[in-house]
Amino acid sequence: MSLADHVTPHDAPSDRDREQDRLTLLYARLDALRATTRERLAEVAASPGGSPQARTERDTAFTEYTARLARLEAAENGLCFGRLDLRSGDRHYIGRVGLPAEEADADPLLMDWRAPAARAFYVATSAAPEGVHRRRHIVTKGRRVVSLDDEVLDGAPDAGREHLAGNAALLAAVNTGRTGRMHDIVATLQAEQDTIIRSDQNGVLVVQGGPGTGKTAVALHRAAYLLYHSARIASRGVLVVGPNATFLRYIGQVLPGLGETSVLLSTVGELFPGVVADRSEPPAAAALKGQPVLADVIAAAVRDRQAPPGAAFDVRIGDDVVTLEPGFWTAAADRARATGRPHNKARPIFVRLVVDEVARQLAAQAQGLADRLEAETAQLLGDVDLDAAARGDLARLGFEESPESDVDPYTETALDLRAIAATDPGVAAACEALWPQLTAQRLLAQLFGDPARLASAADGLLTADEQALLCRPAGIGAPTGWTVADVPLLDEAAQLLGEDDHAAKARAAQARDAEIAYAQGVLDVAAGSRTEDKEILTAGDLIDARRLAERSRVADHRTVAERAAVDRTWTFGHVIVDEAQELSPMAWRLLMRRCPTRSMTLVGDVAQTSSPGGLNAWGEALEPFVGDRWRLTRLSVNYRTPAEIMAITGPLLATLDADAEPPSSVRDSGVPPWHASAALTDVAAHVRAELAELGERRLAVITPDAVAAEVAAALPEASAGPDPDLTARVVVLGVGQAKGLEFDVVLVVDPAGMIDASPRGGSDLYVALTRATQRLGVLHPGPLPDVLARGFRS
Ligand SMILES: Nc1ncnc2c1ncn2[C@@H]1O[C@H](COP(=O)(O)OP(=O)(O)OP(=O)(O)O)[C@@H](O)[C@H]1O
Repeated sequence: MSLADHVTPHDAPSDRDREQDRLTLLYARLDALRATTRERLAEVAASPGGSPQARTERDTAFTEYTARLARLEAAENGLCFGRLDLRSGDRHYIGRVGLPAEEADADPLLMDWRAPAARAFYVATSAAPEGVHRRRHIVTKGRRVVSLDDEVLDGAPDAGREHLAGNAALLAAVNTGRTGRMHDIVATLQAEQDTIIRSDQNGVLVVQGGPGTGKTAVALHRAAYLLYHSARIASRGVLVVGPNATFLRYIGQVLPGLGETSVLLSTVGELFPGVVADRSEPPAAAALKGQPVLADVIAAAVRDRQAPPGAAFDVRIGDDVVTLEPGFWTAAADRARATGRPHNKARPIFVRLVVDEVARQLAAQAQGLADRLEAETAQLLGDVDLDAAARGDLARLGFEESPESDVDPYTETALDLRAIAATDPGVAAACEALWPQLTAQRLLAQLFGDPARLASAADGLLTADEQALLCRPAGIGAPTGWTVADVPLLDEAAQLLGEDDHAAKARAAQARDAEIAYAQGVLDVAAGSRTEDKEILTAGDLIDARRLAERSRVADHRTVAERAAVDRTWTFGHVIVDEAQELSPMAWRLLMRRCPTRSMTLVGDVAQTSSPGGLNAWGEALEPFVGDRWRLTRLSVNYRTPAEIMAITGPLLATLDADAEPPSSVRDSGVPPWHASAALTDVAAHVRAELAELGERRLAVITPDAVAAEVAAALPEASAGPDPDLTARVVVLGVGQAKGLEFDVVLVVDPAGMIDASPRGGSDLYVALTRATQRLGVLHPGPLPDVLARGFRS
């Protein structure tokens, strides 16, 4: 179906001409606003800033103008896509951004799709017209109007489809050939989707929906909506978590296309800055690492590093040895832990207690020595009064007796001894051995690399077999690096360890002092060049060194997303999780830490769960964090998969979730799915036959993960591998990579192999079968699995 098919009788040339005039006006206004914003941005960038307050204002203005310009630039394609004629006689044009009129008190020329008054464009129906007389979809190409599609809502409802807004525009959108990149759907959002997008930002909102119901699209539009409406969310940014890097690339242009830059797209594996989780591991190990008991194991592992009971330790200071008994270490560790601080931040308390104790023992040793010497001397000299003798000697030499010192020699000695102990390498080594400064990486590497440490931390928590799954003994040839399932564990550890930022703060203060000293040097040079003419002012007359240093400091113009990406402790204004059913309990713990306000949108489909640690029910994941305080919404219409394809998945879906309601497809394609018996070596021939019929459309071959490379090897024209180019005409994917993606034509290879490959193999097959927007073929080396054979017969 081409766009021309949607020109309705209302699309008379004169009507279109009028809309073209309006569109030309809107683009002129857009160009003018862009020019003004660019000028303002240049002015702000060039302004010196001055006082700290002026500098903050300059940085805020810079961020503001940059964001505004991004929005205006992004609005180029599809600037205006709709018009609402209200029964009141008012008329609104709806578009990707709001465009104010030139006159301050005039109505806006274009209303942002997120504005409250634009809502009727998406939700008004004949049954509930919301004051709308006519809804017009304006289809454009570049800056040209291509066609108009009108619905008159106070007429008779269109039987059966009255709930779908802008039928023709919607069908044109869902039938369009796919490009390998997801596009926004602002022009054709449907009422059930719009309601979710606009729903309250507070609390956890779960969006459950079958394949192709627009969960991803809705989640991304909700991010854009919340950023538009909430300054709090805009200032902290939105985190969007997706299942893999291929998927993130697929959705990557939707939010920039909507003009939003305060969004960080990430997989869970990328959420620990500095760690690249590129190691693979057996599914059983990954599943175990996802279990909440690992949080207890890690907590025990941290505690094991805090002066383990029974430790007696000799601290060597120069020639002296101080023995610290087990009781002391236990008491010191208890006192440090009682502060409630994380390990590295409690460490200074522990160290201070050790230093005090060492100094006390040294003082006691010195005192003991002095007492012993005095006693021995007294024994040698009998009753001689040494003090009186000394006073007599001094008087004979002509010295006056000195007054009594008011310094307590004992305290002075103790302070000296403290200083000695605090800087002594032996004391430092003892503290490092019994309460080491730890990074998350070091803690976990030592835990998993040492069976004895693991056995101690996992005592009573994990079986010996489970411990063996986690163990990765160190040594030559041993695996190094981190897996995706390690990342939530690293985060858990980092949380318990904390970061002792004393050193970093001291370095920052030093750097600040150095900047001020440098600025003072600059001012001194300026003062040195002062002429005899006292009327001529130099820099030093106008500004002091501190202000000059502050002025010279380079402004941080990174976006919220850029700052959040490198900061593990960043907390986001809102978190969106796509394919949320895949996350393990440990991954949920990590995400909850990133969002203490619990303003979250979780979208997914429990029937599509394929990860071994993934979800069976939403409550299971959320209960530990929010109890039953979460809202569930559902999406019910499948915009991707034609009815003919969904029909064959019915029996399979029933085996995955007996209660699942299959989503109803928004359209038929007229092409029934087919299946053929074919060895892996025959796949290439089938692909070429399909390509001959395809025209410009895109095809994906989806296989069990284990055979993707073999199938790809026979198709040199296909893009494949860990990082496939989704815009290529043919792509070969293992089923694990196909989650969330879609293609015009899909060939599913070896469905029985997919089912058998993992305990969640049925879900994997369901994902593979529901990726096509037009045509589906199934190639099976052996017999067709019964659950699919029944689907084809239905
Ligand atoms: N209102 C709409 N107008 C036009 N296209 C739509 C609309 N809603 C969804 N779509 C399209 O339907 C397709 C499926 O959407 P999306 O990928 O968001 O679904 P999903 O529920 O996340 O699917 P899955 O769970 O199978 O990955 C996309 O191409 C999307 O653009």
